[in-house]
Amino acid sequence: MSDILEKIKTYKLEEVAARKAAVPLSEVEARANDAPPVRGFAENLQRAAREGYGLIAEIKKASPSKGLIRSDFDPPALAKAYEDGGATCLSVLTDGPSFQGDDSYLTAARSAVSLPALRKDFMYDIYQVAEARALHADCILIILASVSDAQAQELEEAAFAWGMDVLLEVHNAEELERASHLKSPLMGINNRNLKTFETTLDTTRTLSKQVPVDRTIVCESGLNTPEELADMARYGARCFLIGESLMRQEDVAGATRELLANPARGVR
Ligand SMILES: O=C(O)c1ccccc1NCC(=O)[C@H](O)[C@H](O)COP(=O)(O)O
Repeated sequence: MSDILEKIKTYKLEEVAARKAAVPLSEVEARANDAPPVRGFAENLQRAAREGYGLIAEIKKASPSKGLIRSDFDPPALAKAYEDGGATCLSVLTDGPSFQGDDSYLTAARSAVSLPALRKDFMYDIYQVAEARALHADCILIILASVSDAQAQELEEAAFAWGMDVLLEVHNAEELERASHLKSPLMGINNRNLKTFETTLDTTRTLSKQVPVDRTIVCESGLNTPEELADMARYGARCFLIGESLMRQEDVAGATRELLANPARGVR
């Protein structure tokens, strides 16, 4: 596991233990049962990718690699801008220490739009999965680099039991092989090397060839231009998770619209 994932895992397990002590699982489950119905995250992405591109647009204030990305940070307004620009789904960082995220950003952003939303956080415990639904999430992230196979299966089953979708995230061939034993159709290939923080689209170029044909590739991180999206489409990726390059725009809706304007034809 990379240093950053080790560091995040250490504080996240402490955070989860503190949350469990403060709010019992039964109470989180009661809140999750009262949450509005799930919006189909995977279904929306797959539909959008048939016509053009599926875009998971990320609400991301800061990151370990870049520090503060956007100071003028209003999650509901950003969610609306993404929706106006044609995004398919939202991703909202809820991790505080590394991303300056907050649970409330997820609920507020999702309630401002009709898009499904991913709780973007580092998941280790089914308590966090119930929490995600209680915060109105429609999808959770499982990072194969930071969990065992048994943990990944447990988290995936818990998400499905709540009616949520799961975005599996891999960085290399070994993680991709492990992820292909799970059930989720959404296979995220993260272009960011978590040891160096460098991004290279070569990661998607290489790993896309090994993704089973019944899975939907989601190309994640380091994407900036329509040309890059068209390049990735040639490798079978028609769904994208994009944060920083859109968060740095003054006109977020316009930039999102421009990125999605002329989708290339794909190979899958
Ligand atoms: O963004 C980081 O610096 C980072 C560092 C350590 C772990 C995860 C990290 N990012 C999470 C993500 O997956 C990205 O936020 C997401 O793919 C969007 O990437 P980008 O478009 O490059 O902001």
